Amino acid sequence: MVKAAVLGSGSWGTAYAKVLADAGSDVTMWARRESVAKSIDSDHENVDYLPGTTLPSSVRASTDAAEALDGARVVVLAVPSQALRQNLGEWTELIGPDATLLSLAKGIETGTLMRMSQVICQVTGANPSRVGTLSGPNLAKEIAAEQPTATVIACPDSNRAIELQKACATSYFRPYTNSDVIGCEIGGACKNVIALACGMAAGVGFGENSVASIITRGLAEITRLGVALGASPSTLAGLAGVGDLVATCSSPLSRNRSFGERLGSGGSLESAQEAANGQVAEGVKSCTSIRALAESYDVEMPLTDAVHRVCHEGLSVPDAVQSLLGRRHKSE
Ligand SMILES: NC(=O)c1ccc[n+]([C@@H]2O[C@H](COP(=O)([O-])OP(=O)(O)OC[C@H]3O[C@@H](n4cnc5c(N)ncnc54)[C@H](O)[C@@H]3O)[C@@H](O)[C@H]2O)c1
Ligand SMILES: O=P(O)(O)OC[C@H](O)CO
Repeated sequence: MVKAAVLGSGSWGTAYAKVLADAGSDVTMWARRESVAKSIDSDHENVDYLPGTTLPSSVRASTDAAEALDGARVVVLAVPSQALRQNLGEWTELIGPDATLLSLAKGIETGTLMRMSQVICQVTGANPSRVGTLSGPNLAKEIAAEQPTATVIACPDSNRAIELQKACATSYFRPYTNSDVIGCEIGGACKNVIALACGMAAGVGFGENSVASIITRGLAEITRLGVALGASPSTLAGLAGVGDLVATCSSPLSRNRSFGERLGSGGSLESAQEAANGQVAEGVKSCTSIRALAESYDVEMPLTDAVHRVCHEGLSVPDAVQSLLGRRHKSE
């Protein structure tokens, strides 16, 4: 039985802790707030982030990271991207020297423009072979309801990838291994921005043609960036690319798509943030870092640029649409 620590008790950390426990792993979660840890530990439910899901009684929780990390062979990092560096600084000393670190976050750090695995290696000093990422069409609520899905676990060390795969494989959750960490991380971070764009289109009142066009052209720009950074195009054509992009861009459960929809229907950034109710829509910050990353590699990402300008430069959604459609005509 693998001993796992899940650091972060939001909706995905909680749903993934259930998956690990259902797969037979021994799981302790870390929560920032006492009330959340208590609700998981005593009532087997995360009332704040995943209400209505009964967690296996084997899932324990604490606000003490040392308790969660004690003896953990697998350390799952489930806090939002922009909070990872600061938290990791506090956890590094408590992480076992040979533990495998698995990132669940889908974002690019602002300022440094680093992917999460790079942040993890830099802060903890871990060799990249110990660091993996999990990404795919994985809406937490559907997984908590045990609806079947697949995912990708990417790690440069294939033995560790297989260990991580075994630790979370259940009758409803099917993990595939991969060695392309860059592709999985770029797919996961960038699709949130494209989901914001799809939400904006839906919020304005556009239908499926518009959304399908954004998904498809979104995939083209994600693939351009991924390949420039060294990713394999086949990763972006797989679960961590197309799979996640389609799920996130199409589902009303996606916080990014919903956020975009609020902006598209005329809401302000502040009102959309308020409606998100403390839940993270990673694309809102990552659109800026992804845009800067793309610029530094001379990669064109017009949709990402438009989302950044709507979110952070006051461009209206109708004006963003006009500027996208007014671009020079070219071949596909
Ligand atoms: N929810 C999903 O369906 C889903 C699926 C796949 C991946 N993800 C990714 O997983 C990551 C976590 O998302 P989530 O859905 O669990 O988020 P969430 O908004 O549901 O919860 C965020 C959690 O992080 C904690 N948190 C927020 N700021 C923090 C800080 N500064 N320090 C420590 N903890 C902090 C919150 O208290 C909460 O426990 C994100 O990168 C997201 O993109 C989410
Ligand atoms: O709710 P979102 O928009 O953060 O998306 C959730 C997951 O990343 C889907 O795989």
